[in-house]
Amino acid sequence: MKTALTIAGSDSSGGAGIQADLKTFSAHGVYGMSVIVSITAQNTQKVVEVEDLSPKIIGAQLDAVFSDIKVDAVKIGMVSNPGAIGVIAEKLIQYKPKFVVLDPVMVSKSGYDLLKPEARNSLIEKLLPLATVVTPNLFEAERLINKREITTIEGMKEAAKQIYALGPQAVLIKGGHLEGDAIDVFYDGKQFETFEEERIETKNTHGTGCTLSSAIASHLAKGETLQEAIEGAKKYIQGAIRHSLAIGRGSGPTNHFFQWFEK
Ligand SMILES: Nc1ncnc2c1ncn2[C@@H]1O[C@H](COP(=O)(O)OP(=O)(O)OP(=O)(O)O)[C@@H](O)[C@H]1O
Ligand SMILES: Cc1ncc(CO)c(N)n1
Repeated sequence: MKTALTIAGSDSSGGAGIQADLKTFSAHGVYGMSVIVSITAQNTQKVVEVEDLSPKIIGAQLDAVFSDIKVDAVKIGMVSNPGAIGVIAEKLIQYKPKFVVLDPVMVSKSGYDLLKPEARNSLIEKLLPLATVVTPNLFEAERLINKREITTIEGMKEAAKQIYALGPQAVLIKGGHLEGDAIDVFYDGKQFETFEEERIETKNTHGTGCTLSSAIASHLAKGETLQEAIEGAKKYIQGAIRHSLAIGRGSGPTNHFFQWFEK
């Protein structure tokens, strides 16, 4: 069985973060593992509190996994602070996993800062160059390159080029927050590609970004090319949103196991 490791934050409500990642790996038939960076007390309405784990225990989790198990792909989500980012970068340089999908999580849908503002530069300097692909949403793309208001596909393409120049092997800017269809723009230094699905009208989109990036990691773990992996992941998130769950009073989670209910 292929394996994937998520390095991210825990979401107590189960729809985003580590929990979404492990569900996504399982839904793809990939064996999931987790390194917890931070614990959030969170539900579908808000993030109540966040407690970061120490760089020491983050490093120890990474050593425990990599010293024993072959990791076919890594997904990075909420990394929270410069100390955490430092040890994650150091261990990835040491263990050299083949694929690293970096979701540069910054702010929750409910508006809470999941990446401390002072950690933005560490993320750019230390993690972006290690990424096989980085998957910012529009807001995160703007923050990575200090650009204001990306509102068009052309704007997304320009931003993808600028983010590519920061060192990742490829960039996928997610257009989930634009009007109209859900169009994501890919750039790998050679060519642009767009991945498009029809927009689904629902408020239940908690954890869509986490789910997409761990689906990409799952497909990469199984040996697909990056473009194939993104295509497969985009179809998966579409299904998971189409069957999303009205759980909780706020923005409910996607349905990671929608394929079980589709027949
Ligand atoms: N209503 C929707 N209908 C269809 N696809 C959507 C919808 N909303 C988002 N998507 C798709 O879901 C994926 C995640 O995009 P989104 O922009 O929501 O990520 P995000 O903001 O990082 O999510 P998160 O809240 O988890 O951080 C993208 O492929 C996007 O195009
Ligand atoms: C722990 C965690 N990671 C990522 C997200 C994405 O917004 C979230 N809400 N919570």
